[in-house]
Amino acid sequence: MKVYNYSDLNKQDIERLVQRNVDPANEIRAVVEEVIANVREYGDDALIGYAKKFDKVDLDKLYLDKDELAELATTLSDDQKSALQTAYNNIYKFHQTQVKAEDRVETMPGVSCWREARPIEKVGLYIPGGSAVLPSTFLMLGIPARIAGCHEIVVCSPPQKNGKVNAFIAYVAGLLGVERIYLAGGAQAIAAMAYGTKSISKVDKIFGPGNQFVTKAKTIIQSTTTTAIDMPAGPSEVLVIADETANSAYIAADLLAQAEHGIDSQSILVSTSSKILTDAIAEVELQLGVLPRAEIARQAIDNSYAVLVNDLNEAITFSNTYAPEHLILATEYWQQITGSIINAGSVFLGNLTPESAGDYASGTNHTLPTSAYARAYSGVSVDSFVKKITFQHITPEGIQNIGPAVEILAEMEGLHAHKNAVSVRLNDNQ
Ligand SMILES: NC(=O)c1ccc[n+]([C@@H]2O[C@H](COP(=O)([O-])OP(=O)(O)OC[C@H]3O[C@@H](n4cnc5c(N)ncnc54)[C@H](O)[C@@H]3O)[C@@H](O)[C@H]2O)c1
Ligand SMILES: N[C@H](CO)Cc1c[nH]c[nH+]1
Ligand SMILES: [Zn+2]
Repeated sequence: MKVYNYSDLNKQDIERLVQRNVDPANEIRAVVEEVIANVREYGDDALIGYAKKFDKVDLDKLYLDKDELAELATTLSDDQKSALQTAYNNIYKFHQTQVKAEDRVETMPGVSCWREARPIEKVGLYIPGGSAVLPSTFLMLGIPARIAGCHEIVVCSPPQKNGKVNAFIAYVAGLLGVERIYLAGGAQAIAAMAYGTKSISKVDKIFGPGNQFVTKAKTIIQSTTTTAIDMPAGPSEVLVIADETANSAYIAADLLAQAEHGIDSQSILVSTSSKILTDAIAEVELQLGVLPRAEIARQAIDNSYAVLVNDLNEAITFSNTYAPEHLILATEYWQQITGSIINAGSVFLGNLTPESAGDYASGTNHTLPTSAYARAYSGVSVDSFVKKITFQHITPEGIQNIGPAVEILAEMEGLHAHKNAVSVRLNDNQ
């Protein structure tokens, strides 16, 4: 892992360091555009072709129904069911708190305004299944969709080698009351949910993380169709801020936890202590030796780096520029710095809060903005699955109060029909 000294870095160096997942020659875009065009033209046939090409599976049918899912789910042990249930309960509990009616406000006597939430009717959930199958992502997307009350939930996940989804995904479908899973992965699944095919309904909004093909497809369909997306949620990232109170073995474990997601994951260490930094890098090498996914993690670690800073303020400044998906504050002094965090998807406080807890079961959502999008986007929540509609009501007293100002404002803009819509009411309600 390469080490930089923050004091030696100029603005351009930092800009270069925080850049990730760029597609300079538009290679990913070219592949994804072709996939999208084929799904638009050939629908289900294209999905079956891509399952063969990318997932190496011959599909005779594009989905698994309720009975097939229930049958697959019978193989789980009691411990596995109980762990999924714990995750379900905690995620549900945390997301349920996000449902709150908003206050009605009387902006002037007789003029009332308020907002009400309505579920997005048709949503599409993408559950990754390439390098690892992620039932936890199904919980993270399905629970807020259910709490919001979305009417139709379309679920796509890449087919596994046996032409099915794995048993854990099937079990989560039962927990969420999802009766069908479409066997489609990658950009083709995103295109199918954005345009619709014979089997798969077009949805209003697509949710879920994925690799660079999935993320690129989401950003393309967002600007070319009427289907919205949650956010660009691509390859996983973690940035660990550590001082002399941190534990180097814990830091290494956290860096590797994200590195094992994929070769394009990033695990960044920013430390005020050169001892902790050196020890943590040595620990990464030790722990890598016993990881089953060591090959993947090794490549991700080689694409990552560490930065030695002078103090925690410099560490936070770098982190805010990087805008990590996950930020771990590996310091006993975390309470002194949380207020300075401006850009991050989700934050893990102190030495005993591993990111894995949030990835699976603390209750917060793990579908989070990557690639610096945490500067502007939030992670998935119940809010992501609703629209907030504004309402206003004006009484006879209210029209007298607000009318004259609106008439003048309409005149200022030269929009006389606007002014008249108020004037006719003022005249009738003197
Ligand atoms: N940001 C988040 O919130 C978050 C959460 C969980 C996972 N993740 C990330 O999700 C990603 C999951 O990636 P994954 O690959 O394991 O699964 P995936 O389901 O995203 O992608 C698998 C699909 O990619 C397509 N594909 C593979 N190679 C291709 C190629 N050469 N050309 C075109 N399409 C191709 C295939 O159709 C395959 O079905 C990881 O990078 C992980 O870090 C992010
Ligand atoms: N770290 C991922 C989000 O970037 C979420 C996840 C799922 N399973 C394990 N981890
Ligand atoms: Zn993870």
